[in-house]
Amino acid sequence: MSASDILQRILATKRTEIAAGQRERPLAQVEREAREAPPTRGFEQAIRRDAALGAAVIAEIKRASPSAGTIRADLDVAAVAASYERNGATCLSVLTDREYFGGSPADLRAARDACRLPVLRKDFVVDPWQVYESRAMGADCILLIVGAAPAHTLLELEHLAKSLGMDVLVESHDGAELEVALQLQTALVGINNRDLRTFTTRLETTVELLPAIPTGRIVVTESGIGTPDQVLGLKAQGVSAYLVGSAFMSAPDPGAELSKLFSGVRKG
Ligand SMILES: O=C(O)c1ccccc1NCC(=O)[C@H](O)[C@H](O)COP(=O)(O)O
Repeated sequence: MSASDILQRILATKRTEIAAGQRERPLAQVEREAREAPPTRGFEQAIRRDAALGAAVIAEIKRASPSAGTIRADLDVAAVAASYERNGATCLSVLTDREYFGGSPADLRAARDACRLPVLRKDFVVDPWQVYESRAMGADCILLIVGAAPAHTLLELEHLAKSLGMDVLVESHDGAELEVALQLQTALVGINNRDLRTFTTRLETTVELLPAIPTGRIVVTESGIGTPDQVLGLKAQGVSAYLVGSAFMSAPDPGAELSKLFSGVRKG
């Protein structure tokens, strides 16, 4: 799949999915389901705690991605979630997009039911209906991608997510997007190292943007992290929160891979 227009293609698909979802479950229904969902588990709080101990790890569950194709066809979501928890994950990130990542809301529910970790719904959230839907499926945090929606929409979605008890991870890819990200209240500021035009990852993207992020925000470096040396290098630059997917999901034992990658930067 060509990388040049991937985000626009995904967003076009989302608009169709949202319209279909709204026909099936009108806003009033999904809002009621969101308010009846089990309480959230404190995503940001868990990140703060583990970052202070050396490294907060958001361990991702996904079958495929546009850049990698199929990563793990025979995925046992519950087993991986439980293994991540045993091996010290701080939180989970679960892809719920079906078309491009092979995920589903059922994956999020299965992962959350299999452990006690807070769970990020990793999807392309651009509409209030999806925020209610996220909480209804059990999400503790949603991802808001700066390139996916205008600032005023991101602020509205953040406000709604917070009102439902969820945390927000806001994601940017460059300095201009970071300026928009910092208009949000959330402390969780993701820097995605993957260039969506070329699919290449540069960990320097995180390092270059670090000085522009005010104290009090927590930088989450995302994408392309795959070796203990890379983790040590980012840690030395002051990064304490990491979102890792492919390196874990493509390993024979994802939980063991987490342990291997992060043992050098964790206390105790
Ligand atoms: O990964 C992709 O190909 C991709 C394409 C278009 C939009 C988003 C995409 N990835 C989502 C992510 O941000 C990653 O799943 C996440 O950061 C983990 O990255 P990695 O550890 O490199 O799998």
